[in-house]
Amino acid sequence: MSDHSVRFDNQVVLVTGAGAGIGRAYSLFFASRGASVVVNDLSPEACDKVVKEIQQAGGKAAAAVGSVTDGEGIVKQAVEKFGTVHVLVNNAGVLRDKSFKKMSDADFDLVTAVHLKGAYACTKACWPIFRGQKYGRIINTASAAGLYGNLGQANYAAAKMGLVAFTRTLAKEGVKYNIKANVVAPIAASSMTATIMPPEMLKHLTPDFVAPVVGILCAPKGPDVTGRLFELGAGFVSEIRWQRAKGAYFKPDETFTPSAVKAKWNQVMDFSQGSEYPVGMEGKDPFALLKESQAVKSNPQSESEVNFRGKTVIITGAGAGLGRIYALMYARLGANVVVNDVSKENAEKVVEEVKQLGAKAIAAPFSAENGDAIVKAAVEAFGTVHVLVANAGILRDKSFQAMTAAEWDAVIAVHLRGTYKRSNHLSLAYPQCAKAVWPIFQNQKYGRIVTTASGVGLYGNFGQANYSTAKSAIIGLTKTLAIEGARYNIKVNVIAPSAGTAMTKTIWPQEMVDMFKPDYVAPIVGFLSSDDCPVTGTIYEVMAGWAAQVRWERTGGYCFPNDKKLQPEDVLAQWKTITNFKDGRATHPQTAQEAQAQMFENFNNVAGGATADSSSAATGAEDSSQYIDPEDPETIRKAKQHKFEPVDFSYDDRDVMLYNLGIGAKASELPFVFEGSDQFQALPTFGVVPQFGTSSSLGLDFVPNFDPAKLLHGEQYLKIKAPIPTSATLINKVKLLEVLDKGKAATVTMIVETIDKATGKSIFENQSTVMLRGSGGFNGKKKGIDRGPASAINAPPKRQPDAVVEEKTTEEQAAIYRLSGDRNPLHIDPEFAAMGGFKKPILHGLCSMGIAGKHVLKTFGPYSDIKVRFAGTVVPGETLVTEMWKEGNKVIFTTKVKERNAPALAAAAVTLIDGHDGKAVKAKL
Ligand SMILES: CCCCCCC[C@@H](O)CC(=O)SCCNC(=O)CCNC(=O)[C@H](O)C(C)(C)COP(=O)(O)OP(=O)(O)OC[C@H]1O[C@@H](n2cnc3c(N)ncnc32)[C@H](O)[C@@H]1OP(=O)(O)O
Repeated sequence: MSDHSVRFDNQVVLVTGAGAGIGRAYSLFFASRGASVVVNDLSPEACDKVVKEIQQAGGKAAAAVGSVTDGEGIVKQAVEKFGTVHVLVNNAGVLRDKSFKKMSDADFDLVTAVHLKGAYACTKACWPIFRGQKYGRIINTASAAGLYGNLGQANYAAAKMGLVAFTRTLAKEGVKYNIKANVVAPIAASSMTATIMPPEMLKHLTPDFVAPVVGILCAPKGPDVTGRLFELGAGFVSEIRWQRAKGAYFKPDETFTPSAVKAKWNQVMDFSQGSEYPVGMEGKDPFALLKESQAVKSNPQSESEVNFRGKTVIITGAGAGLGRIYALMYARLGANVVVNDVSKENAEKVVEEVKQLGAKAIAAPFSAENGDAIVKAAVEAFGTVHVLVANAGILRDKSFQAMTAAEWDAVIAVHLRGTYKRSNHLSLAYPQCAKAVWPIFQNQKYGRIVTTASGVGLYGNFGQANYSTAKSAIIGLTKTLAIEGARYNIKVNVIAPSAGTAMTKTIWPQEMVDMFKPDYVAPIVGFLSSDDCPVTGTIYEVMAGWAAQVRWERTGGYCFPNDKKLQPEDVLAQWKTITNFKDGRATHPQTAQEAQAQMFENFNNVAGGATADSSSAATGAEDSSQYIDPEDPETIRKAKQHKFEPVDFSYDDRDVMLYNLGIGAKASELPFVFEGSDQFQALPTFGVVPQFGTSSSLGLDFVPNFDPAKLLHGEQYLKIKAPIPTSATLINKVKLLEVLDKGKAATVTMIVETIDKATGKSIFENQSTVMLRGSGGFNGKKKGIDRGPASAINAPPKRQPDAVVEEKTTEEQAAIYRLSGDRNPLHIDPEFAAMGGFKKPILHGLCSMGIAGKHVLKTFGPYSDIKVRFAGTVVPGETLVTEMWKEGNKVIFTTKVKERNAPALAAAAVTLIDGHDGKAVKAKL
């Protein structure tokens, strides 16, 4: 489309976290469509860069430097610059990935502070302006990690899911004032992926596929949608919503037990008997539900009784309401019950009731914040814990306009962090009790957790911005815990209950409080926390004797070409398809991998006949990073078996010459630098080039504390199986070989087989090991397998070397070498190198290997394989000295840096090809 009907003239758009990546893309997009853009970032330099970029392109922009948690400060700057704000894009985010076991309070708090409190604070500051001018558009940013949970991202998943219900509440409260709020869950290339994925892969995931969609959601002439959620990336755009099963009804009497739930569980789960798509709390009439369940004739019990004999159960907030009824239910079923409540009196009262039922119980009268104390009391009394029911909660309902920061914090803190006391307003969210039982559950390889969300957390609700956000966040947290707990037989599920309690008393009439007894919820919790529980990471709405599973439903979406710049007008034109749930193409993704598969498939959706280069590699790469848990031999085993899609790599004589120059070929060495030479050839180590994008595309963020700046190439093995063509199209097949825990560092090894597409013949095999500094200590396997020559120690003999070659690298060595495909900023960008702990950018390991390999070639002739360990870093400009020892058909060598007498390559050797020697090579040059 050529007419640009989507315009933002005279509008002010505030984008948070806009100094780079997706935020920058939003800013450029809005500016290109006439908006005055306020670029927020923590870094003044990053802000200025984007502002200048916009201004140089003729657009209007200004910086608003500051943390998003100071929303007022940022919005004040925006208003000072441009008078008002019309559109707020809450985009700022941070990551602190850790397994739940190792996650610190600080990791959790920081992530929830930036995402939740940040979005809250900026929205809160814009809200009166939007209301005043009767116009406002808000975009919040969720993520697949939040919608489906993700390994190592309990904090991020909670925060991201929290924003879904936050948006829905804002949408409801904004209707009267023409304020629309929507939420997107995008996947796009970021500065982090840039360091481990080759650029040709990143282009498939450019944020330019996200910005136009956000654009039309905010456009004055955009579709009339609010409170909606969109999942998108790589040109695939879809809408996603909650789908609720018809569910099962249980007669609300004393026969409504966990055993009755077991007998009818299939009905609770079943979507084939019809389903609903609620968008608000008004969707279900509780009185009608109760009527239906009362009409049920009887509750058949399962053949084997669900019981808790010998089990210890902690219930938080059990001094009254739902928690108390849970306590009594567990008591009847034989459990030892730990009654937590802030009120000592209430806790002790319930303990007495439990004891009267013949069960053992103790009171744990602490704030739910004090998870350690609660769990300690449980262990002291009963030896261990098997079940945690996280139930404590409070309400502080207020319209968003009137809500104070303290009210926001208090509700989020109690539900997520489990605390009444936290004074630091940034310390928002942390599930203390789950955290405290987690190591026990892992050690005993058994645990059940039932967390408590709410319909409000699913659908949002007027006057409950804080509560809905907290409850929604619990869903993201639960799903992540379910994923992390899977291999320890820890099952974690979440219920969204409604019942008459002291809490609902503040908002329900007494008649309702009396009718909707907590007893009509408890048996579901009982079944979900039992040995018999067949599910994990699932969600149920429960009330009045009715229970129904809730899951995601996603439209078939629209696939825009992956090789064409997406325009908002294109998105508008396909809006009906994007949002069509009824065309028979809707899916029900349950994991981030499933959800993202459709986006990665879209890499191949090309309009302009472009080659499928590396497209499918990305599919594999992302895929793998999602499901490998380095602490878990099982996920590593599965990942090793995972078949990644093969990736094409085409090159010609220009690439060969550029590579040869990158490893120091001289202008006088015509066979290496002149395609017209009748001896024109690639230096043998060129064999690492075609596969590089493939092996380095394997996402590494599954490794704990992964930091791209701390990645170093550790070892490389290359087998050359056939003469190297000077131009060809090759196919690379990658596999993960090994993840090792080296104490401080982790190592990851992958193998790539490279095949000539024309002949089908295997040409190269590469085995690459990367060292991830600071990522070790995760209790993983320490020693690697014997990979033959690929892992040989190759210690040099004691005698003097048989030959020595010295070569000074140039200051530009890395700058040239990187053009052969490894654009890791570590080798060119001083700032990035500094993050990795280096004074200057360092030389590529493969460049040093190429130079040393050239020394061996020139001295002893061609070889069929080469293996090196990168033993120390090299700075461009330093002199490399290669010492060589011929041992039979092997040449063992080491390479050191002359100026510092420091090792560069060790444990290195080649296998010479029979009948050749270096003389022939020398004669050619
Ligand atoms: C193509 C595929 C994708 C590749 C992507 C690559 C992207 C590139 O852009 C990145 C680069 O090119 S980085 C530049 C090249 N590499 C380097 O400069 C690394 C130099 N080496 C070092 O600094 C240290 O040896 C260092 C830091 C690596 C290790 O030093 P220490 O921590 O002192 O190690 P040490 O205590 O001696 O040993 C601990 C355990 O680790 C093993 N180990 C040591 N060096 C290794 C290495 N280089 N590779 C693999 N394993 C290594 C040791 O054997 C030891 O294990 P164990 O405890 O089992 O004995």
